[in-house]
Amino acid sequence: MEIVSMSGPHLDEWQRRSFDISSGNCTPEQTADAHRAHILSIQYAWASAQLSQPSMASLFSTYSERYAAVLDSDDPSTGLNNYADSALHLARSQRNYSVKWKSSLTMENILELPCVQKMLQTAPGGGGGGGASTEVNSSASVLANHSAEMPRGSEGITANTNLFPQPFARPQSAFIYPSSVPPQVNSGSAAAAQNYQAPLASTSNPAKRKNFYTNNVGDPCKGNFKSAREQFIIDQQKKHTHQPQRGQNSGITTTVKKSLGANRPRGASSKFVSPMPRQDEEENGGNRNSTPENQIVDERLKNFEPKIVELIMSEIMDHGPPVAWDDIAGLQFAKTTIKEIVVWPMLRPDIFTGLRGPPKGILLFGPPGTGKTLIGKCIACQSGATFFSISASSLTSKWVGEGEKMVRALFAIARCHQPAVIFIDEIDSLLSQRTDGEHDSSRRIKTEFLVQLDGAATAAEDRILVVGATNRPQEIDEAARRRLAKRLYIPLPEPAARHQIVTNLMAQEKNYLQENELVSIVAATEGFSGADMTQLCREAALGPIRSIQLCDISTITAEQVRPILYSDFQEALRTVRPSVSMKDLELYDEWNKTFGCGR
Ligand SMILES: Nc1ncnc2c1ncn2[C@@H]1O[C@H](COP(=O)(O)OP(=O)(O)OP(=O)(O)O)[C@@H](O)[C@H]1O
Ligand SMILES: [Mg+2]
Repeated sequence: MEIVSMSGPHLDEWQRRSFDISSGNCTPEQTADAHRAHILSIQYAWASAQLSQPSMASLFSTYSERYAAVLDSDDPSTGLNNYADSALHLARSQRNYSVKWKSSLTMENILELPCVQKMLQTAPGGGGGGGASTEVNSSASVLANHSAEMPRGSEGITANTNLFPQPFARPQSAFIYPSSVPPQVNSGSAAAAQNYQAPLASTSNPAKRKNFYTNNVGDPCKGNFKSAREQFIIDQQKKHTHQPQRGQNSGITTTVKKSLGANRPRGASSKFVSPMPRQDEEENGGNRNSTPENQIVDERLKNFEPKIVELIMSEIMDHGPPVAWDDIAGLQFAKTTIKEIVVWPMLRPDIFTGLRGPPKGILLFGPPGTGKTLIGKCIACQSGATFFSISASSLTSKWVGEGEKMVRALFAIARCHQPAVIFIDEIDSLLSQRTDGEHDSSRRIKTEFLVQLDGAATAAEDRILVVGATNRPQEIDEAARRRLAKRLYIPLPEPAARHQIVTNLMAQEKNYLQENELVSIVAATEGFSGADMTQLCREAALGPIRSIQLCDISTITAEQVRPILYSDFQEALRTVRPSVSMKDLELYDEWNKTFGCGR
């Protein structure tokens, strides 16, 4: 290299830059800058005739190479990696500000690329299978990324689909499965199915998108996308195909539960179900399941508000746990009488006619906790009649002002569902003595009830029995008392009944009670009601638990709990007292002697 003449400052600068570069402390940017400065210096020296042509050529080539090496190196510690950077810009579909750079890929030659050709050949048009969907998707991405013709400002892969309206007709038809041959994406590959549709679904063409959804989504024959819930329902249906579907006529009567729509099928094609009853449903008493058969067609009910009819039908009818006659201890006379009045006439209405006809009303009266309500439940189970259980308070307080309408509707509905039993617990609150200070509405309810009970609104052949229960018989209006013709005293249980109550309850528990101990318990419980006896047994049953150490209570097994002993009853008898006083008993006896129908 021949340096013709180089001024001192230039030489100093050249040396400083060379020293900096070789020191190893420069960043790639500083190294590139130094090389570029060298190149400029060389050009300057040649232009000012300080360098000969061969020297300039030699130096220029040396420093250009070094400069290019820094620019193109993809090692971040030594190079600027600008080539890779541009390439990554493309790969990421970000803006590329290089106006000069042009891809060799064009619309025409892209389809000729070997990779595209290979992809087209292996595309599921020739039978792909489950994995193909992912491949297609990734291929579509490759194509999108190869669309290097992307104009400046185009923002991402999704916009690319619009760039290929016509040229893409062929690949697209290869990507999309014919509607008659849906891809095998069902078995647990909902995500794959979603991926498969993604290029189309994400098209920015609204018409195309609408078309796509209209033709495919929600149609199991055409559409492949299924939400997780829809897929679950399909799986469940497959699993239970041997079971009759709900609503299918299987020949077996099934109970149809009312629902607010929670169990209805949902999805794009299922109908919206409002939780509010519609106008026509309201007219049917709000019953969605009502069919012409189970609609109330009785002429006698057409004057009643459907709301009240529905309330009586759904709320008042009792569906309690079954109670058998044997579950009621003692009370033989009451049980026999009730069977005579309620059960037999229901079974043989032809015999119980005329003078033998059953009374229209029964009153069960007696101290609290003696089994009056229990008898009502037993009638409900054993009589075979339609059983309406209504508490007087529900008539008087729940529907203030509508009480008498309720009473009328109650009897009208009972008439439509004969034989029927209307059980009114705590009837004293409904039919108490009429006083001057009482509220108008309760007076009207009472009057309506007496009218209905009297039979003025009831035909002689109607088989409707009213059973009232009260522990305050003295408060019942005398007109009502007359109408409740059979007044049965339900007394405190006798020794035999108390024995039976304890035996029945202890039969369900582990116990070591001897017969003589049972007799002692019965003797010690004189004056106890049936409810008191039940309470005594509950208290005694807690004895074994109380004897367990506190630290053992969390670990002890049910088998390790000791049996109930006589001592537990002795302990329980210290705390459980009879709930009926002797004075009250005298009043009941007195009233029974005066108005009761017992012997
Ligand atoms: N004769 C009986 N046989 C068996 N259990 C009885 C008997 N009498 C009462 N019991 C028990 O006492 C509980 C309360 O009885 P029930 O509710 O029938 O009393 P009631 O006469 O209706 O009292 P109230 O007048 O206070 O309403 C019953 O659930 C039952 O466990
Ligand atoms: Mg009761």
